[in-house]
Amino acid sequence: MFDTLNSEQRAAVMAQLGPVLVKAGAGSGKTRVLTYRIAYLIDQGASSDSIVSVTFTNKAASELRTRLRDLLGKRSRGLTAGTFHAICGKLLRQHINGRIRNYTANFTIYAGDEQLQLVQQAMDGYTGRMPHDLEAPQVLNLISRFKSRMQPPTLARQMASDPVSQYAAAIYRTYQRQLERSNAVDFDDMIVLTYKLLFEHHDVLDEVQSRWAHVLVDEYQDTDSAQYALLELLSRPVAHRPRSLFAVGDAQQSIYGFRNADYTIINRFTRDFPEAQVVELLTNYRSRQEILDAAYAVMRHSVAVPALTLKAARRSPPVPALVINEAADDRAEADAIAKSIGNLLSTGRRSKDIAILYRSRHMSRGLETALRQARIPYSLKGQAGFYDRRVIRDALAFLRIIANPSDSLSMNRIINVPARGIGASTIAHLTSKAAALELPLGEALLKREAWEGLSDRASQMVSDWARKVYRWRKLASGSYPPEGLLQTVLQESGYQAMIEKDWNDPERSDALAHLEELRVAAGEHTSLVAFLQEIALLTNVEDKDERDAVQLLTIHGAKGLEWPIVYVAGLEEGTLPHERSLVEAGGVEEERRLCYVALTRAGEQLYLSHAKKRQRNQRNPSRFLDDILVYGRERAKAKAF
Ligand SMILES: Nc1ncnc2c1ncn2[C@@H]1O[C@H](COP(=O)(O)OP(=O)(O)OP(=O)(O)O)[C@@H](O)[C@H]1O
Ligand SMILES: [Mg+2]
Repeated sequence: MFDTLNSEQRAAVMAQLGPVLVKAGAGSGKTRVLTYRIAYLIDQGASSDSIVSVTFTNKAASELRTRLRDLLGKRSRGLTAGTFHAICGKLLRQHINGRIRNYTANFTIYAGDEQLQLVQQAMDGYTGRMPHDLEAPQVLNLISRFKSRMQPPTLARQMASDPVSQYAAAIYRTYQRQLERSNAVDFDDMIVLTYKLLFEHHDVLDEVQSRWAHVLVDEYQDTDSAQYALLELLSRPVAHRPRSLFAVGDAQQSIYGFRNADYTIINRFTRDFPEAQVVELLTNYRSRQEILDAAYAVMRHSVAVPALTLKAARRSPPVPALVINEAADDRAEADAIAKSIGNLLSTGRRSKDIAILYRSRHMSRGLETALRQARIPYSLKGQAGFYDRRVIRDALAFLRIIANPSDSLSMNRIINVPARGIGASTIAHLTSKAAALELPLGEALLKREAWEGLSDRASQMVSDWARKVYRWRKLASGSYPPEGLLQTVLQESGYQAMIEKDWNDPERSDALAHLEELRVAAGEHTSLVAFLQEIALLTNVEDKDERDAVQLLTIHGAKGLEWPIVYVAGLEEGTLPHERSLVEAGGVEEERRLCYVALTRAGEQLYLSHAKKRQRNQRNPSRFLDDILVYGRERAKAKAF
């Protein structure tokens, strides 16, 4: 079984028990080495339930489980392979009862909005002086940073030296107390509390350590301090057994700095475990040389992380490795990509061998439309399609109640979004009145009879809302274009303002980009009904078969995966590198590594595309594209000499 490994890979797989670090560039077989290491341990007599392997994304975890099943068949039963959060969640539910404060096994996990609400409450209740201009999402980021460094509120408070950190530490204390009262944890807590559980309860630690004799971690470069502490604890030597920790990673692919991961963690491994065996892999089995050269061309300008050179093991097939395309705008780009994929499919390529990668999630919209028009099956795995996202569904609900007054579901969805004082009891009242009048909610609420029996305040709120809806419907019945209507509705409903308020949170600023993208889509239609109809068709793609479909993913989601043919869309300044990164310390460096990740997903062919206009903004080609072109010319010249 181990004959298919090269000598460095074999050295890593068969290394003596102890800490082992494999550091190597993309496609050099790190994940493969990790799976073979597991097979080797089992071969040497380890039982499968003594092995735990950790990855970062759900997708990577399921990929790892598949590889293990392929390699080991039945013997893979009993192995634990999952994300940090999945593994910690399981441990906590088993052991938290009565051990950590008042937590019980049925604790809830708070994420996103729920966290923001708690932070906001804590901020509202704060009586001291508050630093200027700080909003809940920023404060939450600071809290998350404390947690990723394993600082409890008291320590965070002691270490805080400036007013902002002092304030954040105070909010952190209240936020944490509120979580505990609600028997709830956030994602950071899952790691921190698991650590605490094991560190403070030796019975649990003993049990877990005696079960999991071997700990393996993939994508090690994206580990944060808390996760590292947990790995260190889990893998501690027991009795006569040395520390069995096996880590594989590539500093060039560290792309979770924004979540407090720190690639220097790779150096910490050999510092903390001086007895560690370190293996480097130099051969790449995924990509042909031209693709590796392009990836190197981008990484050689990296300041923080030195570029590694890799040699391709595979020979280049007689098709061009790199195709670069310039499109007039994002729509033309999507059409060009769909057309190019259509050509590939007509020559017999399978659609599952093709992936399209992009920097930001909203960019899938244009691509989805173009693929659908070209009748190319596609799938957005692990990610809701553009039209399934919450902001988009909200925005569409506004349009639907205008186009179709009978659409009660849509009316219910946004009647109180953003909050406009039409609460649940008012809605119940209106609904029963509507039933009595034999009218749909969206029509009944325009009638005075429906307001009878409401408090003055409530009927005021309803009449304000009804007046708006009426006005919008009037606009729509004229020849007002869908795009203008969308704009008006988002403004007048207060929805745009609600989203803008939170612009500095990365998730929320995604929401703004989504709304902008929806406006672009609306601009492609002259009638509201036609626009809504097209979307309905798009969201009802019967072809949900993922086995043979072009894969659409963000670059973050593509880490660790590979396809023979990869399209990277939007290689533009402001797109990749993302405009946010241009003003952040180390921002562009992280984008560079992200670009490296994108390029190294491809085996045979890489299509790089940029548009001169995106969401109606002028865009210049990405500096990374320049890096590739310049390096290509240098090499060509060198050859000519
Ligand atoms: N010795 C080998 N012989 C043949 N194929 C190999 C060998 N080693 C790795 N491969 C193949 O090369 C490809 C890349 O391997 P793998 O995904 O393990 O690399 P990786 O270092 O984990 O990449 P990434 O950094 O992108 O996560 C896979 O298709 C794998 O099966
Ligand atoms: Mg890998």
